[in-house]
Amino acid sequence: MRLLIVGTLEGYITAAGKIAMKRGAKVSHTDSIEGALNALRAAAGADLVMIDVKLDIATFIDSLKAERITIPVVACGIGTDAAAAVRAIRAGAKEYLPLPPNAELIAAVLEAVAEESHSIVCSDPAMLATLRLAEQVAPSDASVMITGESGTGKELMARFIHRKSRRSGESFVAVNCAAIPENLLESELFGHEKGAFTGAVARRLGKFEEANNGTLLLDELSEMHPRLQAKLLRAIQEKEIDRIGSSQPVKVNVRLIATSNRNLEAEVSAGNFREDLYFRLNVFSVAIPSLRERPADIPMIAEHFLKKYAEANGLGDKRLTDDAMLMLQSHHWRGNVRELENTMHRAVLLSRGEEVGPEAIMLTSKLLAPEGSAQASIPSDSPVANPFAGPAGTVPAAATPGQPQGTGPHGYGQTGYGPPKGGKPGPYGMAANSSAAATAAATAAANAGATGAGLAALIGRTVADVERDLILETLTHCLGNRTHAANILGISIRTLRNKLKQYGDEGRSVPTPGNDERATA
Ligand SMILES: Nc1ncnc2c1ncn2[C@@H]1O[C@H](COP(=O)(O)OP(=O)(O)OP(=O)(O)O)[C@@H](O)[C@H]1O
Repeated sequence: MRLLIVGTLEGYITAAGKIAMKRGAKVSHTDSIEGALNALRAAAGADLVMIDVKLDIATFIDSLKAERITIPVVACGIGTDAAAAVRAIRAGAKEYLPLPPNAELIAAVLEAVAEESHSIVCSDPAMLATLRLAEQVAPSDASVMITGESGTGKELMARFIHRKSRRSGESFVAVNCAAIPENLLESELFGHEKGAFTGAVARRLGKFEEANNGTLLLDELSEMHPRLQAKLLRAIQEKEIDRIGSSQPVKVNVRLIATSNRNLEAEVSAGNFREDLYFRLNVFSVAIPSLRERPADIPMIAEHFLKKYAEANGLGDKRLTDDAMLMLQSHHWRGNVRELENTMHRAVLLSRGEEVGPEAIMLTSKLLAPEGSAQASIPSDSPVANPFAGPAGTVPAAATPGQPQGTGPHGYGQTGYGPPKGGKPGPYGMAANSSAAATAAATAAANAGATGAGLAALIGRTVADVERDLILETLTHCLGNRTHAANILGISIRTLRNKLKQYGDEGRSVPTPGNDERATA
């Protein structure tokens, strides 16, 4: 959680900042509205703005809207000045916090913002039962293993467990074991001393120390090299870590959550994963059902992303037609929630008016169709036809799928799970109406016919072969930019990196990362 304080807060900046920092927030400060806008423009990053009520909040919020920066704003002023509070709320502030700052109030606001950006939207009994189990497990310090297919919400679930735990006031730190090369992962996890290796110009603390007293998520743990598995096991058993280049162990108190989309038991049997580490981490296991196994979640999640991306793109209210909803419900969601999220993002950008109909629903299978297929019917000025087009086709960075920036003004007070505030399961039965069924069937038939010729050319090739060509071609098309390529392919950046690593290991030539990604690729 990153908090940006704007103004002097009547001299209470230090007190407010300290309270927020104690709750795990990273706090930055600027005196003026222009300073705040500059910081947000420069992607300095913030999840919440706390602004002095004496500043021109209306101008600030108007500027945010004009520049499509979506971030909740909370006003602060001395005492319970009702007139100032009303002015601030009318100007668009989410809340009014009286000064001097009250620790509980600030904590509640921070918690609400954190929940809002990582809330689990669901109504299906299968997912509700999983959440109940996670909530039961959360208060203990036991390690948790979260399993589920790619994009089912494993990281969201880890954050949920942290929020519901006794450590919720402390840091939640996530490390993606698959995205970091093995030689860097050790230093990322355990830190290093100055001079420990070439390039270690200063001491750096690792994620274990960063998460001290809090929760450490080891995402995609199955990808960890056996040598590091041994070091991790020692850290868990001894509750201490050794920074690289140091002979002084450091005590750490960390609750571990691990995720894997591979079958770890099978990895243990195959000798790829240490059995002792598996049992250490798998004290509790939470298995997230795939979207296919919880169809009742589809309408609610679809509406959630529709609202989110309409807001993020400043496009006003949008509403899914029954036909469009039926189409979503009939689709086989291979890419799970992430695929549904990307589909809704595209739908928001493609739809012209308030209604989002079937013509705006570009399912991934359709997007991957070869030339001459239904894909060719996408208007040439549409953002999907050319995702990197100029202003009209620009997908703002703030709204990149999988990397939401800001939290969108949904209002506080949303619970960790269950319907979002004001949300309700949509009235979209499979037998909604015959015209909807006919539209969906016609669309499916059109797609099948249109892609027939292209598909014939693929016969005789293996799925892995075609997949590799598709991935490498898309990456070349995106000038090596992993983020754009993953978005177009409808897969996570992590999955893309794993695939690219595999192709590299097989001796294939893999396009180098785009300029903006070199640091992280
Ligand atoms: N129930 C849900 N409600 C709202 N958003 C969700 C839900 N489940 C998943 N998402 C969204 O889907 C995307 C994927 O979620 P997440 O990263 O938690 O999945 P994952 O299983 O960890 O993915 P991977 O297997 O790639 O690591 C995120 O943008 C997340 O916010």
